[in-house]
Amino acid sequence: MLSPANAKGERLVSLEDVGVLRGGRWLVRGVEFSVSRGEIVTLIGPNGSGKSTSAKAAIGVLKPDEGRVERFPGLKVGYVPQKLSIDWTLPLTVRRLMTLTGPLPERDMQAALEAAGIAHMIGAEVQHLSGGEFQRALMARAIARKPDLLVLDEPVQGVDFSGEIALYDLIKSIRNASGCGILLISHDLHVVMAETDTVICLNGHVCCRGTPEAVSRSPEYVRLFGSRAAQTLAVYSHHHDHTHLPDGRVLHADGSVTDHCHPEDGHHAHEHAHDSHEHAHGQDHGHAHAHDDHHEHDHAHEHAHSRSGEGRHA
Ligand SMILES: Nc1ncnc2c1ncn2[C@@H]1O[C@H](COP(=O)(O)OP(=O)(O)OP(=O)(O)O)[C@@H](O)[C@H]1O
Repeated sequence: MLSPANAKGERLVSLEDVGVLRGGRWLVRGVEFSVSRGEIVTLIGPNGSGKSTSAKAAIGVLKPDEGRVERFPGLKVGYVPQKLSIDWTLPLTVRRLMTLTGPLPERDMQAALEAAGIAHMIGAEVQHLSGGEFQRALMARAIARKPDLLVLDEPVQGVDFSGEIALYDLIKSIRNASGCGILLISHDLHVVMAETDTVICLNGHVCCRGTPEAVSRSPEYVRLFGSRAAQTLAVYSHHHDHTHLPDGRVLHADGSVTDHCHPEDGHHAHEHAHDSHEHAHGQDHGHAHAHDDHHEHDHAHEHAHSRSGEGRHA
């Protein structure tokens, strides 16, 4: 058992060799990571790679079929799921959204909405909120009960580029103000929140892990993205020497095919970019970024993602 404590750096949750089996299939296997107080851990990986499954195992929503999950006793978790089952045909105000899962003192509700920057929207209909405002409302709901660990499953979905930066700023200020640990799930394989302490790349198992590049040090990056973005986003560049085939098997660089791979198999070549700005501005592999619709930032984004062909996830 992890011991309770309030000190920064105390382990809040840790996963050891965790596997989740459903319908005869391992959704994830060999997952290992931990989140400590004050730490930001970002899970990345392609669709279906087991990010949500791993996060759910971490907070106890899902019971692992192998391995161990330890949470410190009495751990309070604030969870923003990827999808919410809300009946959108019924009117729902932000105030009501905040108390859907239980009562909340008015003062705590106000404080959470203020921290999330949407105190003025307390009476607004949730259906009418913009993507960014909706994510803020969900975040306010999650922080209102003062969690030790905040789990955010794709918090920037449906949010434009500047909204994404603003949300990451908010996440950073929540962490700084409360000292909670944050487990972030990102749909983006190559750009993560700069404050991230550890990036875990999943593809049914932990493919690789590392710290994001400190892009804020790069003057060119600052010029392209603007200083605010450069303080907020970081490029995580990496490549794997194996490809996951559609049937779940793994094709290795030497042409051999195995049923699965684990970090200890030694099939992984890792390259974490701490070294160079060149990773962000190298050859263009023609990667189309998820934010294609953000015209004013197209150039900057494509530029920053130019090495994305490296991450050979199947
Ligand atoms: N209860 C379940 N039973 C069977 N399969 C499941 C179950 N839950 C998830 N899966 C499958 O497990 C795999 C991992 O799902 P998960 O939601 O963890 O992935 P993800 O990395 O979060 O994906 P995305 O980026 O698309 O949200 C997927 O192939 C999914 O279809």
